[in-house]
Amino acid sequence: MISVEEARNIIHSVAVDWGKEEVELHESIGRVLAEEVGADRDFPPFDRVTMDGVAIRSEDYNRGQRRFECVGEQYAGESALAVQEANTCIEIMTGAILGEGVDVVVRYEDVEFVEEEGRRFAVLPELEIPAYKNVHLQGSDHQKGEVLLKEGAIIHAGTVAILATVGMSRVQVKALPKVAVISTGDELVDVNETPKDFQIRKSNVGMIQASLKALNVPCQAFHLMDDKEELRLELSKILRQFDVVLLSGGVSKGKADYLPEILEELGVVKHFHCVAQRPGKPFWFGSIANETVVFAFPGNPISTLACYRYYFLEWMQSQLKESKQMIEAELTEDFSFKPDLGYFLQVEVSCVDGVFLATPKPGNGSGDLANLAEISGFLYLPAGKSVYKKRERYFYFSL
Ligand SMILES: Nc1nc2c(c(=O)[nH]1)N[C@H]1C(S)=C(S)[C@@H](COP(=O)(O)OP(=O)(O)OC[C@H]3O[C@@H](n4cnc5c(N)ncnc54)[C@H](O)[C@@H]3O)O[C@H]1N2
Ligand code: MOO
Ligand SMILES: [Mg+2]
Repeated sequence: MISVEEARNIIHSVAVDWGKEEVELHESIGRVLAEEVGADRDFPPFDRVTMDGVAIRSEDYNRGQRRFECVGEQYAGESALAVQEANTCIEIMTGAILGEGVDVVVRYEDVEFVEEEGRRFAVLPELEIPAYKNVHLQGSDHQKGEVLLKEGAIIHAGTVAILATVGMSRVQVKALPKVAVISTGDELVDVNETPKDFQIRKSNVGMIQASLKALNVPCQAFHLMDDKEELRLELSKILRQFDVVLLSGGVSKGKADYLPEILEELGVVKHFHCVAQRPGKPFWFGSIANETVVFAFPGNPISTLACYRYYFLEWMQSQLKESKQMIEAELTEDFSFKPDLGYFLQVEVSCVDGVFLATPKPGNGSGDLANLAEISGFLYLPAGKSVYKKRERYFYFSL
């Protein structure tokens, strides 16, 4: 049986390209930019005033002038006022273009005003007034044409501000895979049905769908019975329509666990079946060329979730962008696990003094789904030891 690390490497060696698509700017958050974005103008595009106050010529001030006649007002959004006369000033607001002729702004807090014969004067104290004080000079951040965002950047709220500033109401992003999420099993009924004594409601598909929805990944849910004919017929259609097929259940040793056999029959090449891990040992993975990728997760809810999070999500994200930094968390207590298997420990993680602390919440096996209420994610404990000590750090995968 292969190790967790081998399984991960095999999965990550399957490279796919889902292409690009254009989306509305306000819907681009979380997506991966598929084009380089340059400055359409200088940044800032004009000499931008950064403090409300009065704009003067530093030349006048440095000659000893302290009293300036106010000859105008300049608000943000107005074209530049020209200041022609020496020893005059304009009142100017943050965000306005600096008037022509003036070169520094003195904050209102440092100015006294006097009125004489209907004329208004700004009286300034002794100050250090370097040229362009309180002015954000045109092009001082970036010049027109410079690259602001590289292809492959993840679009976050700040990136959206940059894209908006350069006038991009639509953005090219990496396309996401079309995903089919399929539960299998005769014992499963819909969420809004009342199960008989020997039935349960399906939870795996909703769990995965919700997670994919949060990531904007388009997905469609299906349910298939443990019936070879139905599986053959429906899966052959689904495999042609989707980029990724996520299955849960039907991959272990039971007499109704038909998936491994049927998937191979339908031309899905098996890359592995069973991984030295808990939970999720019977995990099956395969693909049709580099086009349709199939993750068949063991049906127990914690197994499905751990495999979905650790294998599928990590793989999907690595197809879209350069590898991201993995997060480590520190065990808050010793944890012992005897079998020589990789272990996805359910944990609740909190951040204390900048350190992620992981408290084990192992629950009662991979079918104890109510334990999910206690956890924030999985801590991956690699095989090869039986006691994982307090303060040791391991990779953490949040839900
Ligand atoms: N003889 C052996 N039996 C089992 C082994 C083994 O190695 N030898 N492995 C066990 C392990 S570990 C797991 S995990 C399960 C995996 O089983 P399957 O993938 O075949 O899944 P099922 O048999 O269909 O279901 C298992 C369990 O999970 C529940 N389930 C399934 N789908 C859903 C769903 N969508 N929502 C909620 N719950 C679901 C199902 O009712 C079963 O209780 O096999 C062990 N057996
Ligand atoms: O290892 Mo199985 O995944 O449920 O317990
Ligand atoms: Mg089974």
